[in-house]
Amino acid sequence: MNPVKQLENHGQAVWLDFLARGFVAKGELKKLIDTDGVKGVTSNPSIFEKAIGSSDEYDGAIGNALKKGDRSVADLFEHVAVEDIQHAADVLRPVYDEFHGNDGFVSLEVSPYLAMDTKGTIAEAMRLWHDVHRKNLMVKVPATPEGLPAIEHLTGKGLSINITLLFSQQVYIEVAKAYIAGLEKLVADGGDPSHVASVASFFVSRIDSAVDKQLDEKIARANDPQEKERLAALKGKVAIANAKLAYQEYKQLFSGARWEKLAAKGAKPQRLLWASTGTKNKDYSDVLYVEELIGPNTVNTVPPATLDAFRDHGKPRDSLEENVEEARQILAELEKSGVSLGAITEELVEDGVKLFADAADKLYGAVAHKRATVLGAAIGAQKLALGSALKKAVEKSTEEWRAGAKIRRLWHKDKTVWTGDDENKWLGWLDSPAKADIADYEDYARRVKGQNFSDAVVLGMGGSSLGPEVLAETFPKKSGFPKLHVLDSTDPAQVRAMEKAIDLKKTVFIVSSKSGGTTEPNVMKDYFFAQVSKAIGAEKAGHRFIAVTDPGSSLEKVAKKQGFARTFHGEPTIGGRYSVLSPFGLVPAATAGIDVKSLIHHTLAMVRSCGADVPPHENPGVQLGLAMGLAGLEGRDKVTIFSSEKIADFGAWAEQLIAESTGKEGKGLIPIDGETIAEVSVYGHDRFFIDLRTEGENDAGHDARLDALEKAGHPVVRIVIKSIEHIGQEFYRFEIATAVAGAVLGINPFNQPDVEAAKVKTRELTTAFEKSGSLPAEEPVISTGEADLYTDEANASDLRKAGADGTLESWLKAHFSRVHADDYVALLAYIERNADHIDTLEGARLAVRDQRHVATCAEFGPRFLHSTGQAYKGGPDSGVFLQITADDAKDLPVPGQKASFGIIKAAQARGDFDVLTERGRRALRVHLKGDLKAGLKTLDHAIRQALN
Ligand SMILES: O=P(O)(O)OC[C@H]1O[C@](O)(CO)[C@@H](O)[C@@H]1O
Ligand SMILES: O=C[C@H](O)[C@H](O)COP(=O)(O)O
Repeated sequence: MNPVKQLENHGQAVWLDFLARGFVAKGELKKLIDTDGVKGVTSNPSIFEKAIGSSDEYDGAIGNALKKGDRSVADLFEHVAVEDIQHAADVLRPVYDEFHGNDGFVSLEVSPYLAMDTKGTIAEAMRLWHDVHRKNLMVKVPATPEGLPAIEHLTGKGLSINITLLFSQQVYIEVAKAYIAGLEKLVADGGDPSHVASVASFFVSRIDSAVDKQLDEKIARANDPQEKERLAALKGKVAIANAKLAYQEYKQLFSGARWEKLAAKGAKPQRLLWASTGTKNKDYSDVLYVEELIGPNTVNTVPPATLDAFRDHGKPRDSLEENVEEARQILAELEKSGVSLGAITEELVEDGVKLFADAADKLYGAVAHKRATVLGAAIGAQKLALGSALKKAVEKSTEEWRAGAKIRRLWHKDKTVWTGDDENKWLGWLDSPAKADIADYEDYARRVKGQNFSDAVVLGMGGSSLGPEVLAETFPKKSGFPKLHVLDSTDPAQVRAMEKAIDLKKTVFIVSSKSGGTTEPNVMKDYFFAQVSKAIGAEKAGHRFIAVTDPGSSLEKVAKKQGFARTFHGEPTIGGRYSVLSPFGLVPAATAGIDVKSLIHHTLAMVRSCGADVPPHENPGVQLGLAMGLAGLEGRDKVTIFSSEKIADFGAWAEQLIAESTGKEGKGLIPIDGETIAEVSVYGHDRFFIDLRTEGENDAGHDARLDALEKAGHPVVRIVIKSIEHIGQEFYRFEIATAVAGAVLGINPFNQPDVEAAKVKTRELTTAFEKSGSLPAEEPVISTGEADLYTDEANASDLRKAGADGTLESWLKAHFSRVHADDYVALLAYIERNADHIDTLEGARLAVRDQRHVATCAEFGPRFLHSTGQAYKGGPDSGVFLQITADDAKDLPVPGQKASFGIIKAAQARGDFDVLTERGRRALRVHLKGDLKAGLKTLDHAIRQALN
């Protein structure tokens, strides 16, 4: 008779430690049931990894699952795993019936990531039980300290549990007691224990591997040949001895009054199941862990090779209760030799969790890859060309992130991923897209449409304006909806220009401020509220205003008082620059008729791609973040963004995210947005390039330059978005990447400590103005016909030493002479941000770049204060700043206060400048006098001269 089948006669059930889709589908499991009397199947993360991860057998199933809609990687895995388990369970169902629920089980393990999480294990086990929906399912739960209460709880709920990763007799006793306690609870709750089965998977071969290793080390060190022999005699014996003694415990545990009471109600003893019974050491018999552990009421789950071997040459006998005394002696001898089985078994549990987690990482990585392949262009493609050194650093860090479970910890809001400060309180953006109330946005959009608005203006700064600006610039105007504008300035000319561009009587204003306390949106609101009141009557003005603000803010109160049409609440655990996929971006989107449902739908694909369940090597957000962060550490800290025409404004949003998040404590990344691409020769070795475009936006000249940069050894990331409708994916990818880069740089990416300093200075100045009617006097270092120049003593003295004298040009020349390799030059202009001025600034910055071969920034104040301003003051001391202010041709009063827009802007510029100089930054301010157009021309000319 087939030796495997004979095990039945010894009271032992053989289960198969293997599962794969084709194996079940082709009838091979059925064949083993028929020929070998196989009575069950066990799976684990390694088994699924081999089945799914290392073959294309599941590609079709994954493709089919995705046809019904995108899913997370964990969901996708679970979906195919559940199908496999169901198929196997159905094949084994006749066995289950024949043996009255004592056999015929298929085991599915809860995620190894939850091994230290009781609640998570319980929730997942319940879900799997529900999803598989088969009586002959056993859910595998590890015998960790956190697993034990889950075992009791789940048994109490009537689930059949297979306890895995069990190595020690002591823990086994606890496991058996947890099962018994669980059954008692079930009975107390009126449940029927006869439907519950359980096995305690006692691992065998892994113990020998670990013990033998320590014995070998001792043998090598021992001098006495007898000692060597004594130690050698223990090799390959300990695992079996340990298991035999566990069986003796089993007999005790499942007898006696307490147990009999349950047995009388139909409860089944929890059988010991010998697991890990494939021989690992080639010197040992390939059927060792079957032959030596045969006894009644036990199970042995064997891998296919062991099953084949036993069928071929196994010799069944009642071995389990042979030489029990000898087993005790073996363990005593082992202790005497100084090898602690207790310590080894403890370590094996930890290693076991880690091994299964490693397998799950590989498995999830493979599923993530298959998902990305099926979805194709529906997820923005990302290609990293990093050069060999950075590539290696990223690979190393990727492995550290994987082994340290950092992406899962990030998603679980573990602040120790960063500095352990308060990062956990600022991660609401992770799930803000998933939480978006689409129905409400759609309802709101319908209402907006009904009102025949011509324009919608967002009044906000930084995180409250830049996201909406990207949407306004990227999406064409939707018919029936107002045209979306963004105003983020205190420049009187710019405020006026906005007023001119809209039809006041037909405009809806969105006042956006998380804190509600930011100066600019408040004064902009005061101004436009007064203008609208004039235009349509004070009592109706409120109807034209909407507030987006965090709950309880001062803005919310004002909105209520002034009768705003609606207040949308932001989420207080989201900082401004991470808020675009929350009401701060979505309300303006809905107002402009942008399809929020589709925007979020596409975004969620990226959320899934960057999920906790997508290991770092397949996770696009993590990969980009690691590359950015590590490049920064290597001195490539100028993140240079090229955005194609259709998404040209994306960089303005990314700038704030990157600069305000990372630029602090003297560290950080300096985003460079808006520089056109140039020849390799103009770039230093401090660049990290990101090229972003939508599909089909190809430009041969641009691409040739980009390729040349890559060839020259610059890191280049290429991102191709399917269409503008997919822009949300990039917001999300960059948010994850920035959070990851922040972790690499060792800073808190969610605070902005240095922005506050400039606000304090500005407040001091405006308070002084309110009191005295003028800003405190200031003394220029020189005054020419066209401009006054200002700076602090230290800068002035340095500049004079460098040749600054009586002309604007000489000061500029001296200032630029302080620019060295790897520095950046930032032009910070507190003037109207219009096409002409943008052109002038761009021209000047490119001249600086091309002459000095340094990175350049061209920014408008006060908007950059709420964006890159943080990094300029708090980031690395590599910036050389040229602040540009000018006389306002025509100021504009702010209703209800003394300080006009012009005064506020001037105070902001001075506050900003004071902080820069206080921090010892290289800064010079040019104040243009008289006509701005002429002044800018003069300045532009002087800059070019100074560079020569
Ligand atoms: O939405 P709020 O609170 O008005 O803040 C606007 C912007 O100001 C900052 O706090 C910087 O001052 C940014 O982080 C933020 O996006
Ligand atoms: O339930 C089965 C166990 O997961 C399996 O037997 C472990 O075996 P291994 O030690 O060969 O990985």
